[in-house]
Amino acid sequence: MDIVLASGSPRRRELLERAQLNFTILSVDIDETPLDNESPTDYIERMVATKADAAIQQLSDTSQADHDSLTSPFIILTSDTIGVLSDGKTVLVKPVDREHAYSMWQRMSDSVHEVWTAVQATQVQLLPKAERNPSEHTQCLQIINQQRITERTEVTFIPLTTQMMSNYWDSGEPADKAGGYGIQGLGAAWVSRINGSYTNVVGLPLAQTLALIKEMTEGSMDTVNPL
Ligand SMILES: Cc1cn([C@H]2C[C@H](O)[C@@H](COP(=O)(O)OP(=O)(O)OP(=O)(O)O)O2)c(=O)[nH]c1=O
Repeated sequence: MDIVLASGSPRRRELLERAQLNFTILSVDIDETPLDNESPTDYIERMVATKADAAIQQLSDTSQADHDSLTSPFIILTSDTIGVLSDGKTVLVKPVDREHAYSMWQRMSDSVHEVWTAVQATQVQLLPKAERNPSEHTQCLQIINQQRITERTEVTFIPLTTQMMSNYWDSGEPADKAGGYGIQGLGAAWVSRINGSYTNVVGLPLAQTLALIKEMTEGSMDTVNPL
């Protein structure tokens, strides 16, 4: 079954490539600003659902030829990664600037936070051409199944100094990452231990995502995890 990874994250693409899956990429751009007092669960579930809706809208708006390049039904994968402080309420997203990064890192220093990644698989099918209403773009695609998982990993940071924070921000690595760090990059130096999935921290819990796809495709993905 065809898979569309609706994500602009190079990490997610690289992780899915490791599973030797064939998939296409679709970049979706949504407003990821948390709502006032929005819980981590509500935020992350809203993000993956909104990204899926945006992907369906984009696929519906494209030309007929784009539809024909995908075999119906197909799966749209969306994902979102956040940090959550030990209060269980504070959501850590991508830093808007240096000061925002510092404010997150000061609360993550010498303590444990969690990284949550939600993955939503939305199975859609193309409506028969006779039933499509081009003016109602979302009616080109019909959702036939939707499943979501949220994986959590505990991450322990070492004590951070202002100099460490300044050097890390200047590296440029923090800017596009939840919590302002990349465990797969320079940020690894700040992590003393993790408890849970490593790929989940990077941005896609790979084993769990492959199991989700396999469950949705009813075993037709027997080779999905060749290892
Ligand atoms: C904690 C952590 C996050 N990240 C990244 C994964 C995600 O790409 C990013 C969190 O932002 P997201 O909004 O989840 O993802 P994105 O904006 O990069 O891509 P898209 O919304 O199009 O799917 O942080 C790392 O690369 N390493 C890490 O250690």
